[in-house]
Amino acid sequence: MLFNRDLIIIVLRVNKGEMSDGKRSPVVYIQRTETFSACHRLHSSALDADENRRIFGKCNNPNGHGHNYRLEVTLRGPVDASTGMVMNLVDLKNHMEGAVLSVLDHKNIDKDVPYFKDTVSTAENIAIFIWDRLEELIPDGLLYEVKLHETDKNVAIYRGEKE
Ligand SMILES: Nc1nc2c(c(=O)[nH]1)N=C([C@H](O)[C@H](O)COP(=O)(O)OP(=O)(O)OP(=O)(O)O)CN2
Ligand SMILES: [Zn+2]
Repeated sequence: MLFNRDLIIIVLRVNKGEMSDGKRSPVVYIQRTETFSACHRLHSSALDADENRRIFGKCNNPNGHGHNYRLEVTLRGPVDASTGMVMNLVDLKNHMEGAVLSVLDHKNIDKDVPYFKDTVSTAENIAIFIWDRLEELIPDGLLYEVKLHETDKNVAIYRGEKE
């Protein structure tokens, strides 16, 4: 016996990813890249001075240091049959500028961004910060990946996963 709740779930499953003629929509990944410059210091208020020096080494230097960060944001979703888009990349650009670049570019991350007052400004934590801000603005679960290059050699990738 089917209850109303079961029927709703079945309808959602049939319709998701389906075009009006019953064919399934192709799923495409789209990406926008931006760069920003910022300085920071790796320091944890949960650790004492010796532990901070031992763990973070030269990156714990009180004078801080800077990076030219490269940010790649990827969306994943069905291509709308009428617009030909997963989402307008101009909208993604505006979201990245408004929610990320205006907050981080040419800033001292630890001092200028309240989120990092007690959160270590590693590439991992900056990627999570960026994800959380963009997720509020990007509709329908389209946000797929935030990839933050701290240097040419060091990269953090976040897909919103938790464990
Ligand atoms: N897991 C993480 N480890 C480190 C991070 C980080 O964000 N996550 N960050 C740093 C520092 O910020 C530092 O800027 C990078 O250190 P390093 O790789 O030593 O950078 P260099 O440019 O000096 O690297 P070279 O290979 O010597 O050119 C450290 N760890
Ligand atoms: Zn650094």
